[in-house]
Amino acid sequence: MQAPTSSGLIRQQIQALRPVQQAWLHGRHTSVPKHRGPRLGTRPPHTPLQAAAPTIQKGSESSISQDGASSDAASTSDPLMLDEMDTTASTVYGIQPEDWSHAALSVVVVGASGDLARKKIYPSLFALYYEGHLPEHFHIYGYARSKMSDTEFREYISGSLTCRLSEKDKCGDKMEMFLQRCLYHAGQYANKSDFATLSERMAGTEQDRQRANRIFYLSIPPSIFTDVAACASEAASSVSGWNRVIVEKPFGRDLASFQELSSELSKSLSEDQMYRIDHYLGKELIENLTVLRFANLVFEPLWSRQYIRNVQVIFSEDFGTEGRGGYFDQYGIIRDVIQNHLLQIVSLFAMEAPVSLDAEDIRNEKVKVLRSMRALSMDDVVIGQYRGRKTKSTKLPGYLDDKTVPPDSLCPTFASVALFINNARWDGVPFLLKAGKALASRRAEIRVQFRHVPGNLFRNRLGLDLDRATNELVIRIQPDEAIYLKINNKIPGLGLNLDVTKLDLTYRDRFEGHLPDAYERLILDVVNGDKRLFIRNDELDAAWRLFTPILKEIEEKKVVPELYPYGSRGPVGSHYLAAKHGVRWGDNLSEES
Ligand SMILES: NC(=O)C1=CN([C@@H]2O[C@H](COP(=O)(O)OP(=O)(O)OC[C@H]3O[C@@H](n4cnc5c(N)ncnc54)[C@H](OP(=O)(O)O)[C@@H]3O)[C@@H](O)[C@H]2O)C=CC1
Ligand SMILES: O=C1O[C@H](COP(=O)(O)O)[C@@H](O)[C@H](O)[C@H]1O
Repeated sequence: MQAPTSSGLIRQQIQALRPVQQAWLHGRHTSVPKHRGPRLGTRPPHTPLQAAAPTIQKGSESSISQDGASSDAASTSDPLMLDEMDTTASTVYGIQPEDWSHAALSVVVVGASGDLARKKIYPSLFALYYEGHLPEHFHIYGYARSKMSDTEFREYISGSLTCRLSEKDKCGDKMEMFLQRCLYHAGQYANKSDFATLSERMAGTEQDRQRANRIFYLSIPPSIFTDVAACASEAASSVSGWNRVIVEKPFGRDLASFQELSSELSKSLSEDQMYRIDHYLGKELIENLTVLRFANLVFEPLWSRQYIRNVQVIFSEDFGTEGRGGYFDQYGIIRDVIQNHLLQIVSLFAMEAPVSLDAEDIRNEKVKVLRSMRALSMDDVVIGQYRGRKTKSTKLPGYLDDKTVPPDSLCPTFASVALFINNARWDGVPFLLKAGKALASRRAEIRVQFRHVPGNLFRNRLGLDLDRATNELVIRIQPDEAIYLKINNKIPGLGLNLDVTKLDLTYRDRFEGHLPDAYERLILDVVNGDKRLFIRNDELDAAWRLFTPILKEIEEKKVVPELYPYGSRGPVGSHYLAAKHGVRWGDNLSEES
């Protein structure tokens, strides 16, 4: 037999590789990481709620059907491109579908009469039900102190449900079917026997299933988290399936209160069962951050101090604390938004590539970023508070005009913070975070400003404002989700004139269909046991260690916030803070930014 030539060998090797490449290209690869977690088993006495099952399922329509609806996905949902993509995500994240044919799911909304439940939880559960993402044997139990019958509860919920896409099929019928699965149980938050009767009622709707899986959503003030966790664990936990508990923020007010809360909760719940929610992690563009970085060759090599001048994470709302002043005044904007939502974004943005997409691997990398942050001092922070303003047509109230706020409150409704990550990748790069209420616009975005082009051939054509001519990547989280890259481009035509323009991926132009609400995504993740987008205890520990000293200093020294008018761009001090680090806020560069 003739010896193969070296080029022939290479050809053979390339041919052998082709099926593998094809499989990757067409998403047929199967070597996906397995979700880790304890196995199902019966709950031994004196242990926390039963451990979470190692099963994750996302949009596996073949095993999920709804009352009166076909289990065939094609007949239950419109062929929306975004929904289809969501379904395939289960393969990417290495998810083993749970067999729901013999299992029931009960979701207990504790604090069922509250604002969050009504605004977010019921609409999200309905959307998941509508789209066919919930198991066939599924019920919602509202639990709170308020007295309500099942019928009154259904009326209460129905006021908050909408058919997001009016042309969708049979929304009214589906809503009715959904409401029939909603039941209400009145009880006290620290009363085990009330939880025991709730459990008996749940057993009634779960009865013919081999496994009863239960989710407890703690949509209540944090002061009663531990009572509820203890009662649910001891008196209402399922012994034939898993029990998972969603804990809402705030997770404490500072390091000490967080540690106390955490230690109290751990007496009733294992880490595995706890799903600490930060709804910003459920937003489409935040989930996409890891994809953008690690699935594109063009970004990751630039993702460091070598090319990035600064990173800005900006949150602004064009309304004040109206209605939530009582809560807000206890916390302030740093605890309400920066210490959690914005810091979580920074940790995802700045982390090293995780070993896999497994939740623990991702969170291991995030926590390293948080623990590498330089300690904050008052020089790194500017705080503000909005004041009232009269316009031609109306009078916009100041923070202190809110009747639920103490008249002399120094609570910051605005803050900007300069963070530094002391590691090899980010040394010296300012991460500027800004959050405020009652500002000029509602937006949340990440802005990545790149360095100047060294020895730029076109510097004479760029005008005096060289900063304006540096590349900027903008990830607009909301509203109008988009990713765009500002580049310098020749203005078409004769001559050589440059201008800044955008490579623009605006979602509404590029993708069909609707984007799921963050709560929808996160509740579904809990059903599926997927913890990637939930916060681990050590992340919170690191976050509180970072912010507690300055929060204390602000309160103890009674630092007076700089006033800014309702509807403005915030206090001037915020610009000085940025300027000190050689930065201009990207959202202020121009209206078209
Ligand atoms: N609302 C929102 O937009 C957001 C809320 N969150 C968090 O979600 C959780 C729930 O928020 P939200 O729905 O606004 O809260 P609410 O103040 O509306 O409280 C929820 C329910 O808890 C019960 N409750 C209220 N105060 C007390 C109290 N002092 N002692 C015992 N029970 C009480 C009430 O039910 P009843 O009297 O019937 O028992 C109430 O309906 C909180 O932890 C909050 O921080 C997080 C992000 C956004
Ligand atoms: O957690 C919170 O978030 C909201 C903003 O959430 P969004 O999804 O509407 O952007 C904020 O208004 C609230 O103060 C805070 O507690």
